[in-house]
Order: sequence, then C-alpha cells, then structure tokens
Amino acid sequence: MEIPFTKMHGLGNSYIYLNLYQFSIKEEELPDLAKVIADKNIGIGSDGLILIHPSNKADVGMRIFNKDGSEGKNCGNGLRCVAKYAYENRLVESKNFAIETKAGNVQAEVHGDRESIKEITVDMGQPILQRSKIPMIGKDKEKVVAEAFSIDHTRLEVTAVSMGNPHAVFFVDKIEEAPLTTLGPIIEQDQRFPEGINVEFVERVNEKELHFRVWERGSGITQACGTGACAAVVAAVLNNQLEKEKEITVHLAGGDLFITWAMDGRVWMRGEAKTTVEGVFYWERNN
Ligand SMILES: N[C@@H](CCC[C@H](N)C(=O)O)C(=O)O
Repeated sequence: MEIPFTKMHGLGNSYIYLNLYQFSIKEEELPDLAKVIADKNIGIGSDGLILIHPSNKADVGMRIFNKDGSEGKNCGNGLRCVAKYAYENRLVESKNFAIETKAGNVQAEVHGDRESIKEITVDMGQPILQRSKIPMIGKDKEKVVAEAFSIDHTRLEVTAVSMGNPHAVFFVDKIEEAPLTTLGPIIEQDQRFPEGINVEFVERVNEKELHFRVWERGSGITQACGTGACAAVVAAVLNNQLEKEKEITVHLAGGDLFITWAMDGRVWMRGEAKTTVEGVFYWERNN
C-alpha cells in the first residue's frame, strides 16, 4: 500500500502525519503501522504516528500513536503541527479553530501567513489533578503533590498531573544529572500507574524558566513533550516554585516552549512547528 505522509516536528519531537481526509487505514492496522513507520531501519523514523482526520466534534481531528504502537490521548507538539498542517493545507480557513483529540477538544491559533507560520498557540484546557483520574494507585485525596515516591532504592517526590494524558513530574537540582535513562523506563511501567506514565525531570532555573527532560510513555526519550512541559509548569506552581499567570520558558532538549497557567485554570502553550519531509511510504503488511 502506498501511504502519502508528511514528517513534522515540534522542537525535535517528530511524528509522521497522515492526512485521512485523502485516504483511510483500517483501525486494526494502526498500531502496527505506527510501530513500523516510526522505526528508522524498516520505516521512516519518528517518535510515532499522528492521524489528521475529519471531525464532527471540531474543525479537524487528531489521533496520536506512540513508537510502540500504543495510542495516547493527547500530544502538545502534535497539536501545534496539526494546526500548522490544517491551516497551510486549507483543511480550515480561520486562523483560530478547534482540534478534536481523544482527551477532548482544544482551541488552536496559528500566527503568521499561510506560507510562513511562525508559531502556534494552543489552549490546552485545565489540568486534571485528582489521583484516580491521573490515574495513580493510592488513597484518593485531592492532589498528588510532592508525594514520597521510592523506586529502585531511590527516594524521590512525585507531583502527578494529567493534561488529558498522564505525567509524573520530579524536581531535580541539576538537570544534567537527572536519572532519565535509568529511572525513566522503570517509572513509566511502575504498577502505581495502571495506564503507564510520561516521566519528566524538571529543574527550576528562576521565576520564569525551567529545564526539562522527558521519558515518554510508549516512545522513550524524546527531544520535547508539549503536554509534559504544561504538566511541569502546573507542577512547579503546585510546589510553590512558580506563579500562575506568568509566561514560563521551558527549556527542552530540542528548544523552548512558552507556557502559562492562567488564573482561570487554563494552560496555554506557545511554540514552533516545522515540516521536514513529504513523501510516500510503501507499506508491506505482514499478513
Ligand atoms: N509527545 C507528546 C505526548 C505523546 C503521547 C504520550 N507519549 C502519551 O502516551 O501520553 C506531547 O508533545 O505532548
């Protein structure tokens, strides 16, 4: 099967984007396709697969599959790329439009001309903080903030935030010493998180900046995670390290994102999206 694709990234968090306005793929084939397409040896190479599809709930729809074929409910970097693609390719006419995700609808705004979109702002909605809704096992109290968390003989403190997808945020003194490769995969699969978890290590630089590194559920280390950067800012406010309503620069491995947790409870994300490759993927199914 010949599958036309566009490869895009937000700060190095790259996905293969399929325009399902033009063709369709069978539902049961999607996890396998995501795994193959994301593999740099037998596919194209990316952090996963994103479908851009018609929606009857919003102006355009998005679904995201991680590198291991699992489906996520939300993707911040993906949302900015979908917004850029949808406006550039005239799937939408207005610069301000709604995108459907498995976690609900979000509102996106593209900045710049159709031919040269500079940045995209997304209203990421309100974070979910209740333990059972992260979900995280344990006695359900209102929030999981700086809760003692021992793992692999290491004592940490976790703050858990859902941005439609689950995040465990750990503050560290020096980002370069964060145990990303050692503890990231263990925490991702820890039984306290029944649906798995995206793992973020975060260093507060000052009242306006954070350093951030991520181990993503289903994809491992990536250069950036948009929902993770939002979760990091929310976690920092909950831990009295930052203030609401201030735009925070989050320094990720692949570049910067600008995040604000507004007084009304909504989280705003602003940042770039880039297109790098367009082509056709020749997919040989195994059956
Ligand atoms: N890279 C993303 C998040 C992708 C999904 C995540 N790995 C999950 O399974 O929840 C982002 O930019 O937010």
